[in-house]
Amino acid sequence: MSTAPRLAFLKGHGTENDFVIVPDLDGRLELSAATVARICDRRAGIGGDGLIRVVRSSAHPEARAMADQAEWFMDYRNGDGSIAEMCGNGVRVFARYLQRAGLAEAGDLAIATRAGVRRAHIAKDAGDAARPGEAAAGPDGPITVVMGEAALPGPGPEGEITITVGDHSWPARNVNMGNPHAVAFVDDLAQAGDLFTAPAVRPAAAYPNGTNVEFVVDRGPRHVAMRVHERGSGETRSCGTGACAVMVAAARRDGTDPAVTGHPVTYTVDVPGGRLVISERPDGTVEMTGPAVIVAEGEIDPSWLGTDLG
Ligand SMILES: N[C@@H](CCC[C@H](N)C(=O)O)C(=O)O
Repeated sequence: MSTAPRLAFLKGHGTENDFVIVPDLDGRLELSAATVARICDRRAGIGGDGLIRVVRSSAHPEARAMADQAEWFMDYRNGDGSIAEMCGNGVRVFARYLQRAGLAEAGDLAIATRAGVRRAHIAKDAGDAARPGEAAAGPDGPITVVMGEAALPGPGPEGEITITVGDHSWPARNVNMGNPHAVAFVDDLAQAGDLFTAPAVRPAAAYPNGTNVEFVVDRGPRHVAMRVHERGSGETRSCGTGACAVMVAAARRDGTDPAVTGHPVTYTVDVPGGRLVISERPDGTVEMTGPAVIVAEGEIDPSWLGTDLG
C-alpha cells in the first residue's frame, strides 16, 4: 500500500471540452507527459481532452514574470501530455474552479497562461453580465474571457495553407490565438471524415509545433458551426481558441474587419458540445463567452498512478 499523498482532482468542461483539474497551488507536483496521458486516458484513467494544473504564478518558472498581474497560472496539458500555450474553454473552467474553491470572487479575474495574461469575467448577477440578456451567475452560468488578438500570418507561404482529408483538399487560413490553428471553410462538416487521425496540413513549415485544425460551415448570417481536430487530443467536442480563430477567419472572409469599420462584430459559433458567442473589437481583441461547469471531484489513488509526483 502506497503512503504517497492522494492526488486531489476535479473534473469539468466547457461546451463538452473536458478537463481533469489538478490543484497544485504551491507548485509541488512533477507531472510528466506520461502521467498526464495516463490520467487523461478515457478507459484506464479519469479521462479528459486535457489536464489543467492550477498553480500560483509566483510558484511556476514560466509564470513568475506575470505574478504581479495574475495570481494564478493555468498550466495546460493536452490529453497526450504535450504542453499547449492556451486553452479557451479551459481558461473559463479554470476561472470557475477558482470561484468554487474560494480562491477568487465573481467579477473580473486575471489568469496567467503560456500565451500571456487573459482576463475573465464571471457575472455576479444578471445586471453584471458581460453580454445583454446573459443568464445570471450560477455554477454553470457563462463566463466571458478577453482572449487577446488574433494573428493572421501571410501573405506568403505561412498564410497559404492547404488541409487534406482523404480525397478532399481545402485552402485554409492560418490564425494564431496564442496557439496555432488552420481554419478551412467546407461544404459539409461530414467531409472531414471520422478525424481519427490528424488531417494533413501543408506547408508543414507554417506550423513548426503542429496545429489544431478547424472545419467550418455557415449556419446563417454571422453564425457558423465547426468541428475540430486538436493537436495533442484528437477530435474534441469543442475548442475555445479554435472557435475564436474561426470567428476571425469568418469575419475576414465576409469582408469585415472591426479595425477598419470601427465597430465590433459578433458571431455565434456552434460546436458539437454547445455554443460560443465571440466578438472582435476595433482594437483587435477577441472576446469569448461560454459555459464552464465543474461536474465532480475526488482523489487519485497513488498506488494506481504508481509514480512519484515530486
Ligand atoms: N481545447 C482548447 C485548446 C487546447 C490546446 C490545443 N489542443 C493546442 O495544442 O493548442 C481550447 O478550448 O482552446
